[in-house]
Amino acid sequence: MDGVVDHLADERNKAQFDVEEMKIVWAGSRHVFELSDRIARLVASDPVFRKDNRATLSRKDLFKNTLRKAAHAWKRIIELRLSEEEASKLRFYVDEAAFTDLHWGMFVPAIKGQATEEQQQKWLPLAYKMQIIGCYAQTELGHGSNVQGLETTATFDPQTDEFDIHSPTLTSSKWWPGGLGKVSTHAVVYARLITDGQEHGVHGFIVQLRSLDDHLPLPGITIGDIGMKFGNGAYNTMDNGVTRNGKCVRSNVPRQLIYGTMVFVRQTIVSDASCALSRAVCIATRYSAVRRQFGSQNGGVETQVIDYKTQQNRLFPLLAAAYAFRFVGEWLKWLYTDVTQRLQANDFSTLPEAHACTAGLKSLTTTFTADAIEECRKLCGGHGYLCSSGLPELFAVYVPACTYEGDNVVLLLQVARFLMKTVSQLGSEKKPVGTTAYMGRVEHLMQCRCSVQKAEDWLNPNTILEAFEARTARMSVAVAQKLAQFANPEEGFLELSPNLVEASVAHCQLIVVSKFIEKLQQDIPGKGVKELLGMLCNIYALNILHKHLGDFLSTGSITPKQGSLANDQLRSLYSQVRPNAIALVDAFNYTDHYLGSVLGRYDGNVYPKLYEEAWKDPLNDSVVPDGYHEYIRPLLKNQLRNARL
Ligand SMILES: CCCCCCCCCCCCCCCCCC(=O)SCCNC(=O)CCNC(=O)[C@H](O)C(C)(C)COP(=O)(O)OP(=O)(O)OC[C@H]1O[C@@H](n2cnc3c(N)ncnc32)[C@H](O)[C@@H]1OP(=O)(O)O
Ligand SMILES: Cc1cc2nc3c(=O)[nH]c(=O)nc-3n(C[C@H](O)[C@H](O)[C@H](O)COP(=O)(O)OP(=O)(O)OC[C@H]3O[C@@H](n4cnc5c(N)ncnc54)[C@H](O)[C@@H]3O)c2cc1C
Repeated sequence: MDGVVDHLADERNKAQFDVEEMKIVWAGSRHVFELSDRIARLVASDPVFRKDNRATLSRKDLFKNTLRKAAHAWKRIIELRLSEEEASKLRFYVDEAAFTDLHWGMFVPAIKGQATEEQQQKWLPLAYKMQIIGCYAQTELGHGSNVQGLETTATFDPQTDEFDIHSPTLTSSKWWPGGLGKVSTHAVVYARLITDGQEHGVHGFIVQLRSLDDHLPLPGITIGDIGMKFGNGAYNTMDNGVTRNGKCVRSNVPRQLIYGTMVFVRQTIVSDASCALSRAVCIATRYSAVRRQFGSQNGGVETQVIDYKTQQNRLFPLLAAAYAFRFVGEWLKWLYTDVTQRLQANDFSTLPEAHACTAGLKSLTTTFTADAIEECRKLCGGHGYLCSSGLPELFAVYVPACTYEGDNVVLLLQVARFLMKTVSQLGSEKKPVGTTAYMGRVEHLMQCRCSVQKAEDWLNPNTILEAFEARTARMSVAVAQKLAQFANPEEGFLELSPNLVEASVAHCQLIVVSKFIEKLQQDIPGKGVKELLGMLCNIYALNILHKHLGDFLSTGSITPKQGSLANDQLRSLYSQVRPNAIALVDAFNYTDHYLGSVLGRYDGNVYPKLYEEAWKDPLNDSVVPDGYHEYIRPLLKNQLRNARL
């Protein structure tokens, strides 16, 4: 900030906690903080990684530019001998959806998680050196959610010792895989395995798609891009592909491990949610402190919009959620590491819980984040609608997270199956553990009464936790009782699916709240850091309570009076967080390059930069627009009408 006026300096001076220590908490460790900081600056200072022109490029130019950036990123990774951790941070800060996301994020993990030792030895070194580029080809034109319904077949030919991968119908074309359309040379293709005329369900196969010499599709394979997607720029940097009729390639994979890849990817999506959410919140918070409307007394300054309680009521729960998702993401990473170690030792016992947690939290955090980005756009008023605010593009890139890697409703129904199984086993030998351990106290939770008598009582974590546990246990038991009335359980499951989804949401919200509370039980250094995190935890929980008051009241988990007290407490928490708001978003440590937003600039110098940015639009290249002579001038001169007379 040397030599630059900091328009947010007053805001930064108000902070009541140690921002530098909060940066470490946010990053997860000092090591990660220092590494991220170094790589973010490296990317920000490299002109090849410029991204402020994305919204105005044609699809072809946009795509070529993405290829250029990806190649440059790889060059820098090799030149600087970056570690895997540094390289992945570099791709993160380059901040452009690209084939590399699928290569590193799905193709490599799928091979690591599903392939045999021999296959790994063959394919991983090639993938690590990017001598082959891979994608993940599961979804077809006709089926995405219903993986068992995939139509592509892989028939083993004992004569040639090969698998014939065949898409017999239009609907069996692979459709959507990122990187498939124009770039990938290889894919992990999911197909129904057939040997000796017998079917063995869906398995993954590594298939070469294109020649490594001239990039042409191999014989029998038709490949292309599926066309423009939502939002200009945004996700259109990605070539999502369609392909038909693959041929051959070797060997299948152990059946159960297919699940491991989905658990892994969903876990990473939860961590990514806190990044996208914090980014939108950072923009909206800084701008809300810069923007002033109304309230001027005797010609004095107007009110900063962040001081309006309605603005706080919309913004601060999103800020709190960004921190909440960060911590639940950290925990989920631990859970995934644990389940992976067990899977390697052929212990599948914790897989159902890991599946339910990753599926449910992926659904909860992405739905919330997509809605929150849009809310942040509205929080920035008219200027939020400008591409230079960064929010429209962020929304367009982020919103498919609600669909990919499992449609969010379909995933909540998976959680519901797990919950219903847990309820049905209550009272048996099998005790609920992990995230469902609270169900072990179901008798207490069905009849306990919330003890809150005054607003401050809601600051007690045990009180919050018990209210959330009671709500979830009561909703789950109620829907389980309804299910039991159906002669055919599957019919009941379909009929009651909206109730089941609501119970799943309640369960997932409970997980997030409980992991935030657990985080606060750790030793957290730095002046005021723990106190601020405690406030955010309470805001996250009490805001959910307020938004889902119907659930809490109808289950009798709290009384209407207690609901109203929770709301009083929320307002008081907003006032306490207010002076710390800018410092809390500074703790994300985002560079202006990564934020990509004129409204969210670190120095708060919004208006001159907005003005400057507007002049860069290609429409402003000429003062008189193209088309004036053909269309505007004749109108103004009434020449068309005169011609008719
Ligand atoms: C501003 C610029 C910014 C730039 C930013 C740049 C960054 C951008 C980043 C972009 C990155 C893009 C990445 C995109 C990646 C997308 C990739 C995909 O979508 S790939 C495609 C992803 N596609 C999908 O995700 C498809 C979604 N569909 C599915 O996952 C499944 O078909 C299903 C789960 C819904 C049903 O399964 P099905 O088998 O039919 O049915 P049942 O229900 O009968 O279950 C049977 C049993 O299995 C159990 N089980 C199930 N799953 C799991 C699991 N994972 N584990 C363990 N267990 C599991 C289940 O519990 C049950 O157990 P039990 O009760 O018997 O004990
Ligand atoms: C940007 C993007 C990138 C992608 N990348 C990849 C990739 O790299 N590789 C890949 O293989 N795939 C990819 N996909 C595909 C993605 O995984 C699927 O689109 C996703 O799994 C959803 O499946 P679907 O499209 O079949 O939705 P559908 O299942 O057709 O969903 C349509 C509607 O039906 C509802 N529905 C479906 N089943 C049920 C049910 N049982 N009960 C109640 N409601 C139901 C859903 O909630 C939804 O509202 C990508 C998709 C997108 C958008």
